[in-house]
Amino acid sequence: MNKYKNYCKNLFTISKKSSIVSKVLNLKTLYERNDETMIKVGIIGATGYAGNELVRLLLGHSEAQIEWFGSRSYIDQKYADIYRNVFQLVDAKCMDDNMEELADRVDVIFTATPQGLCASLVNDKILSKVKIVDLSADFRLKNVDVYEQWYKIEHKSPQYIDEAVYGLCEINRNKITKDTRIVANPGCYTTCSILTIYPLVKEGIIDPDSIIIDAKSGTSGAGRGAKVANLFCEVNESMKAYGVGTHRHTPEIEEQLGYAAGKDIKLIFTPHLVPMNRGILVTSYADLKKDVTYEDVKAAYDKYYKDEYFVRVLDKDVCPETRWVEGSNYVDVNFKIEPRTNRIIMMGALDNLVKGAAGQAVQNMNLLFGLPENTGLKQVPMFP
Ligand SMILES: NC(=O)C1=CN([C@@H]2O[C@H](COP(=O)(O)OP(=O)(O)OC[C@H]3O[C@@H](n4cnc5c(N)ncnc54)[C@H](OP(=O)(O)O)[C@@H]3O)[C@@H](O)[C@H]2O)C=CC1
Ligand SMILES: CC(=O)N[C@@H](CCC(=O)OP(=O)(O)O)C(=O)O
Repeated sequence: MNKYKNYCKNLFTISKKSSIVSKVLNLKTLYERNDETMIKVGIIGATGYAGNELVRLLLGHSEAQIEWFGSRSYIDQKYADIYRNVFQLVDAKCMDDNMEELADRVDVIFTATPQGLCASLVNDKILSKVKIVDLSADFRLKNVDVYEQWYKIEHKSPQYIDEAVYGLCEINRNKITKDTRIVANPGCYTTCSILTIYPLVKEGIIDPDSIIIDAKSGTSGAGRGAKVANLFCEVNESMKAYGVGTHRHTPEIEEQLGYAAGKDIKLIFTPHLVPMNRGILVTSYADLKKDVTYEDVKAAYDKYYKDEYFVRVLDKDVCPETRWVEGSNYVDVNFKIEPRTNRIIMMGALDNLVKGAAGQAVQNMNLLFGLPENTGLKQVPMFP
């Protein structure tokens, strides 16, 4: 971490010349902090896309330092040789994904690994020492049968499902406390879909059983692992639906919107792969249950999101676009009433690797450790 500290020190020197930079990055605090007071972080799966995004965000976090860059395939290789975006910022080598050893060395473990891995590693001893923020789906669904049916794998730790908190901070923040041991970080499509639709279900404005979600994702959503379907020529200049009628995010969205509706619901969710690196765009449709005006619906969104730092309800008739949230933890949402069909169109956009994965995971870590929720997450979206 010495290079990282030098990096911070250099940034601090630069920042003295600019009070604005200093204020935004809070570098003075960063430089002066004693290591013992920092949150020590381990990342299992640091070499994946979500893992690398965690590294990027945590390097700019004033209260956390990464102790463990976990990997399966790159053990003993320098992390910065794999991801050169952190060249000269990270000196560390990748380490074996050993959760038992890691639990003795850190305060929080992020598991940015394939479905099933976190559930296969976690145990009572580990949970007595460390908090887990799992970016996979292992602890998102409360019914283990539903998990096994949609994921087609056996759940190895069903005993922890009940206590895991679904970490959609804007809705569940009161449940994410210093006593929480496992946070199930929501998925990218699900975060965008739920936040886009939630206020209108909660307020009884739409019929929740009529919801149809049409979602698009950039290819980083599929991870870094080599797959023919994700090769440049397979993805570029083309778009396709996939997982039609069978996508594993369907029950996750149904469960969470079902809590908002106060009953079980069924909906249609169709994801699409589009030729861009990052971004989720959700366009969803539902039947209106009552006569509403623009102002009524806007008031419903404002009721839930007016004070939310990361949810931006756009101005009338402005449609969310992935480019305006890229690299940030923001979710942009908006809606349009369609009086001819008595339906409403609800739209949302986020960056799948930030609010859809690593950013939300850091937001959850902030809540677990009693920090302001936006600590380390104030990045302005980048454009172009
Ligand atoms: N990509 C995205 O937009 C989002 C991803 N997620 C979730 O985050 C998790 C990671 O996704 P993503 O980063 O895209 O995936 P990647 O395929 O890019 O990365 C997977 C990571 O897991 C490690 N890994 C794979 N298999 C094993 C294993 N058997 N044991 C230990 N480590 C293993 C890999 O290590 P190595 O490379 O060293 O082999 C790699 O670091 C998934 O659960 C995904 O569903 C959630 C929201 C959005
Ligand atoms: C484009 C693409 O393949 N996206 C992935 C979803 C992203 C992801 O990793 O899933 P979670 O958000 O549940 O963790 C998929 O469809 O399975």
